[in-house]
Amino acid sequence: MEHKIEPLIEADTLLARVKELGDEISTYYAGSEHVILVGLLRGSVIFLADLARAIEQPVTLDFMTVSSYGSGMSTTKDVKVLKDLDEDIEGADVLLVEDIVDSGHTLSKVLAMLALRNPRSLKVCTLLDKPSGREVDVNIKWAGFEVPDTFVVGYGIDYSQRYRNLPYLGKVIPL
Ligand SMILES: O=P(O)(O)OC[C@H]1O[C@H](OP(=O)(O)OP(=O)(O)O)[C@H](O)[C@@H]1O
Ligand code: HPA
Repeated sequence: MEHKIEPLIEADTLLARVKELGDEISTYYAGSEHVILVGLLRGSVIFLADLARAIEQPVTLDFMTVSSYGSGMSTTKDVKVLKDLDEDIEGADVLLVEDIVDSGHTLSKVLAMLALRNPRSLKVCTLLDKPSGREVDVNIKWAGFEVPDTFVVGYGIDYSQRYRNLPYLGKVIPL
């Protein structure tokens, strides 16, 4: 599809908000023995890399690959696990780090799956929340920004695997 990208959130604004989230998360988990940041590949990688460095206490990192969007702009609702976590999360404080919560299908499936493994706690931090897209309810503890009903890209987030390395957040405008 022919399209162009228009800026939505500047790089500096993203980084300042990530720093704030890091401070809040550090306070919340003060005293925890084991915090695991679980990133959903591939979209969360850039956000997680910045967020992890904004958190004060030691954390471990683990990753999972699930996919629902294929190469298009609409969810299939069929969330497949393509790569599971490497570590056992039993007894740990798990923070699931997402780039965007749109329909909520990805997150709700992943949360249900991880809850069965008996973590001590299981919370969600997403950079972006798109409430207009929501089809299933999900409990989000920290959200960086609310975004409007538009397809967004950049800072890890793709359209057909493109634009992940934009340092800012943009929106896809069909031409
Ligand atoms: O709330 P939802 O409607 O389920 O959408 C959110 C999910 O969609 C995207 O993943 P995608 O399947 O495109 O994989 P990616 O992380 O590799 O970009 C995004 O990274 C979220 O994980
Ligand atoms: O707005 C979006 N952009 C990119 N990927 C997505 N996955 C769900 N919503 C989006």
